[in-house]
Amino acid sequence: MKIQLALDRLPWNDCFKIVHQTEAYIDWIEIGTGVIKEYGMDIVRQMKKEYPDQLLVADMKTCDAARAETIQAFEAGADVTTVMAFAPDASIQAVLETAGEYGKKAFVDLLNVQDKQRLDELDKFGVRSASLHIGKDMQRENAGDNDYYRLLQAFPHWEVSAAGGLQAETLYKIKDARPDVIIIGGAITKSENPRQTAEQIRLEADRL
Ligand SMILES: O=C(CO)[C@H](O)[C@H](O)COP(=O)(O)O
Repeated sequence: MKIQLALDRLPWNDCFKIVHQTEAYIDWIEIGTGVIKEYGMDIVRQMKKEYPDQLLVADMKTCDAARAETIQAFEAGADVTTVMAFAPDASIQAVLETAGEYGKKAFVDLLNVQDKQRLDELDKFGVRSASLHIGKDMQRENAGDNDYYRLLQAFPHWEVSAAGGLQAETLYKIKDARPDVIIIGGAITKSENPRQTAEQIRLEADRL
């Protein structure tokens, strides 16, 4: 199981400092949406420059102007971009097509989408990578039960990532999601000791 470190709501220097502290325990680096809104593609470019061998995710959360945004992310050095499952079909298809042209990958973010019909449509469009995502605002309502994590069991050919307030102690909850990737943000980035927390999460993830 891979660990994707999500860099959200952090100043520029802290993003690089935390990656430096935790790189031994993480597999993928994500530049979070808020950080992209603050610093644009410059931080994606700089992260790729400093960590050329690490897979880099730009969490673009695209829902319109999809081809342009996807090209922006890939040209800046991202290996993976994200598109929202609730986006218009044309946007999802544009992201997938553009990713195909670049030989790169797009994850569909399932934030607030649990409808089997939509998942079937995404499958028909050729979606093969998706994120089960309990958003920051939803986390306050304690969202995310086993049914949510079982949502993708009908799509065993999809690569799955899981995100949303995950911590070392709560990783067991996502077992049913059979995730290939766990996305961890605040648990590491807000920790007093990001390196130690990343190591703990690595140990727990390897036990799942
Ligand atoms: O996509 C995101 C927010 O929209 C986050 O990257 C994801 O939820 C992981 O962060 P955290 O572990 O802090 O919830």
